[in-house]
Amino acid sequence: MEKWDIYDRNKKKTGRQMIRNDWTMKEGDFHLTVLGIVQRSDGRFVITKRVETKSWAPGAWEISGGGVMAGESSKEAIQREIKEEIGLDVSKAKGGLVYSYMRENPEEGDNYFVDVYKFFMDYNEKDLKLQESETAGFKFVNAEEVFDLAHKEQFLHFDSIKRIFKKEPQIFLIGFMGAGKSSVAQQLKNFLPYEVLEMDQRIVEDSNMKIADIFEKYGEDYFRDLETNLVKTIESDYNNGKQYVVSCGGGVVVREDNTQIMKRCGKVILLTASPETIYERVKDNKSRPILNGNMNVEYIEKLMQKRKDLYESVADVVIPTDGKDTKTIAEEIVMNIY
Ligand SMILES: Nc1ncnc2c1ncn2[C@@H]1O[C@H](COP(=O)(O)OP(=O)(O)O)[C@@H](O)[C@H]1O
Ligand SMILES: O=C(O)C1=C[C@@H](OP(=O)(O)O)[C@@H](O)[C@H](O)C1
Ligand SMILES: [Mg+2]
Repeated sequence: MEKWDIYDRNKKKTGRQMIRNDWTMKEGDFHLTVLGIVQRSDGRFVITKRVETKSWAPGAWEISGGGVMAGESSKEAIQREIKEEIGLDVSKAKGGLVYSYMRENPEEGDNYFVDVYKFFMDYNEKDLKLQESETAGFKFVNAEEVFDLAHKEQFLHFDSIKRIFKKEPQIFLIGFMGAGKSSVAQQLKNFLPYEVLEMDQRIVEDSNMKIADIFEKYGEDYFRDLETNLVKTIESDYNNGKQYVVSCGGGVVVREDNTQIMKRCGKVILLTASPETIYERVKDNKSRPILNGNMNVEYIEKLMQKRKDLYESVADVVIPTDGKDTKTIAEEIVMNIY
């Protein structure tokens, strides 16, 4: 008999278990369910149709998912469900948890959390293996087609999961030098199907000069012009269908031209850290000309104060990074972009 772990209101395991689908749950007890889609690079993903013999919602369209078994993690459960229901192996796919929601239905004795996943992987019809006893069919759809089905009330859980059908926005990581923009952008590669565009690196490649040399030879204004040109290129690439995770230079916000473009073509994520943390992260690095001769907590704090309002006014999401590793920060970003 399949068992499920019972969780408390804070999503912590109580140590107790229940029998699957036993809808006599007590107030404050929850079980955990997972749902997920596997999106291809053309924006399409597979949905399946429930067989007509199901007692609940026969013939409705749905995405893969089900109950997390006792002892299993949420991630293991969604990988298993997707494998069982549509035959895809997402263990190496990009993507992951997008968000989680909670429902309490005391009159039905059924309280639960749902972890909602989005994976990115290319596949086609011949990669699918459907569970014949459960599914009456499948189709590849895009977000718009799901909205149509939902409108006709033929799609399950739509209101709770519609966030994952949204297109991923262009992402701009901003923040002070050493906030972790470059490192977190590399982590985000595991979660999102986009290329990372490292502004500093791109400027170095295009001009064939190191950042410090550009500052020394041509001055800061010239460097800022190069940044503005690049931000414009990023916008036109975006309008031509190319999406990036952009790791910005720390000073990109000082030009209003830049911030206006960023706001109009993407989601701006501000990474913050205390001056002490920043100092610890950058003190041995000589590649940041702005800090040459100013490598101390006081200077960092002063410049940070000066830029604070600029950073905050352009940010859609603010993520403090002190004491967090880059993977945790990347996961937090993913949960905030849809
Ligand atoms: N969350 C973090 N925890 C610990 N060290 C970090 C973190 N984020 C970045 N670092 C380290 O701090 C330094 C600066 O990070 P980087 O990603 O280059 O920042 P930025 O691009 O914002 O200037 C690097 O040595 C990096 O490994
Ligand atoms: O804050 C700034 O003015 C700068 C930050 C740097 O990028 P990082 O924030 O990646 O260090 C780099 O663009 C340049 O040295 C100027
Ligand atoms: Mg950087």
